[in-house]
Amino acid sequence: MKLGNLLETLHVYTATKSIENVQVNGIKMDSRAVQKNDLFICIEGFTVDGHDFVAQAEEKGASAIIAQKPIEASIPVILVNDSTKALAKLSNHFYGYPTNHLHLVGVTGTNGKTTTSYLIDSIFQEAQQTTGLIGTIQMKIGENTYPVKNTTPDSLFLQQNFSQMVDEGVDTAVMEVSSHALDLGRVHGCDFDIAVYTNLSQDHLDFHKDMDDYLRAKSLLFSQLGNGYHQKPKYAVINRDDEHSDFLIKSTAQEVITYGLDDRADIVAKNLSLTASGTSFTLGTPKGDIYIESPLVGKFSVYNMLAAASTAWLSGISLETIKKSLEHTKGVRGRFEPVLAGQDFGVIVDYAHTPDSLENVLKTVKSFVENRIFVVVGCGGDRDRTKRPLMAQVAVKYSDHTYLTSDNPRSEDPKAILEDMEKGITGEGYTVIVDRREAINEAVQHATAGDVIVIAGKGHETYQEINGERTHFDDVEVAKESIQSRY
Ligand SMILES: CC(=O)N[C@H]1[C@@H](OP(=O)(O)OP(=O)(O)OC[C@H]2O[C@@H](n3ccc(=O)[nH]c3=O)[C@H](O)[C@@H]2O)O[C@H](CO)[C@@H](O)[C@@H]1O[C@H](C)C(=O)N[C@@H](C)C(=O)N[C@H](CCC(=O)O)C(=O)O
Ligand SMILES: Nc1ncnc2c1ncn2[C@@H]1O[C@H](COP(=O)(O)OP(=O)(O)OP(=O)(O)O)[C@@H](O)[C@H]1O
Ligand SMILES: N[C@H](CCC[C@H](N)C(=O)O)C(=O)O
Ligand SMILES: [Mg+2]
Repeated sequence: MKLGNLLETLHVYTATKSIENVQVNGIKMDSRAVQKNDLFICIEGFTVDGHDFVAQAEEKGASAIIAQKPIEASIPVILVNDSTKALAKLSNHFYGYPTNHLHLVGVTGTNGKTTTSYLIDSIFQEAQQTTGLIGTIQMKIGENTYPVKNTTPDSLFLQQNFSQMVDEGVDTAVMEVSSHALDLGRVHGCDFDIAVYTNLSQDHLDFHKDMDDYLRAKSLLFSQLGNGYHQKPKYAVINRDDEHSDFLIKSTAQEVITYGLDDRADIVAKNLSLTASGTSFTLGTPKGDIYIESPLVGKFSVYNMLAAASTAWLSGISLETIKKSLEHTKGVRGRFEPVLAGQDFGVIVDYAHTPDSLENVLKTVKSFVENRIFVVVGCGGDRDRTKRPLMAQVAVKYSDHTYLTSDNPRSEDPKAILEDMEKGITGEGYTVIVDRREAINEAVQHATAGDVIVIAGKGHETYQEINGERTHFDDVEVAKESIQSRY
């Protein structure tokens, strides 16, 4: 593509040199990845400033640079007001506006995004569609999976991969939309057809100023939905039982469909029954009801199923197909995942890493446990410090014994994180064991018939990051080894 054609999508810019006949073979935001005739876009990051890598981009053969402040270069430099916005616009234009050709579903909220996205993906697959998915665990395009660095990657990655999805015949793409992504413009230009809200509770207060700022970031998915009116309808799917639902309903110009546990909502779960082996309820919609028996455990899972069912229903998928998918789901890796190694007590690995998710999971276990509850939990380093005492408090409140241990301490001192956690606890009922393997082992050695051990915080993760270094660590694997050492 010619640079001149690509720049048609921007209205305000100045070029330091003639751009006539400048060729753009690709777009890069990382100088290390630049190849001949790529356009390099300088982004001011949290760690370094992309404007400092122009020389490397040039050396590697970039044909032009997009910058938001003056820089020296022998190739054309296009000065824009905001290079992050330019990245989103140019990527979209370069890849031919791929989300216009996909049925795109975005899921936001503090907890339940990954689970809900997987449920949505499964229902669309059950409806014989080819699907794409982008989220915390991985990216999927049809049958293939790819690793991702962020829950919601940057706009260049997104547009490039949406384009790949279009090429591979994907009908529906579902993605998690984090508050970071909304705040940092990673989803600018994504033409969502359905925006889903799960819930809001404390997390990420290292990044967002306060809870109001966090809610404002989440609301961007709804205020940006549609960006005007389209022939094809756009919908916001909102949890009616969440205290912020009114705010989010008012944030969008599009039609809102609510879900919840009572008649205030449009899509409801009636006659709910929760057991240790699953849930059953009647899914009520404005166009009829259907009875569902799912292996997913806990009231929070019903909310995730309602969000997924509402999305599918709005997309024209039959209630029978929705039922079939929800009844056959295997659940999601690291979300309330049972560890089965022949033991006579329960072990559950779960990704709860916020006070609210931990409370939901522990309340659920408490409702069916026959004997005691043990919790193994830690908190991540370089992340919201204020959630540490709250998570410890929740763990001790719902358990018979808590093992406070390390999650991913990252650059922080593991002991200092545990001290922060301990500040939330008055009294006893817990032990501090810095080494996660030892903590899991301790819990396993103490468990007897009918007990349940909840190993929280790391879910699907297959690494532990200590002192900035990642080593292999998998809670399920470690728990199995501990159990096997007992028998
Ligand atoms: C705080 C934050 O969001 N950081 C994101 C940000 O990194 P950064 O600002 O540090 O980037 P940087 O290293 O300063 O680089 C700036 C620019 O210089 C470029 N560069 C850099 C080095 C070089 O040699 N040459 C070069 O050109 C980089 O490619 C980049 O364009 O931009 C990167 C590229 O898009 C992201 O991968 C990175 O996410 C990091 C890994 C991260 O941990 N983010 C977390 C906080 C996050 O975003 N989490 C949310 C949700 C979590 C949840 O829901 O619970 C998520 O969506 O993942
Ligand atoms: N609807 C829900 N409400 C509250 N807690 C939930 C809900 N769904 C799942 N959880 C809990 O939150 C944990 C994380 O779930 P999930 O990975 O689906 O959320 P997420 O929003 O994608 O999280 P992240 O922001 O880390 O990507 C689960 O392991 C479970 O403990
Ligand atoms: N997406 C979340 C995941 C936290 C998972 C937990 N294991 C941790 O490392 O803190 C975050 O980056 O804050
Ligand atoms: Mg997630």
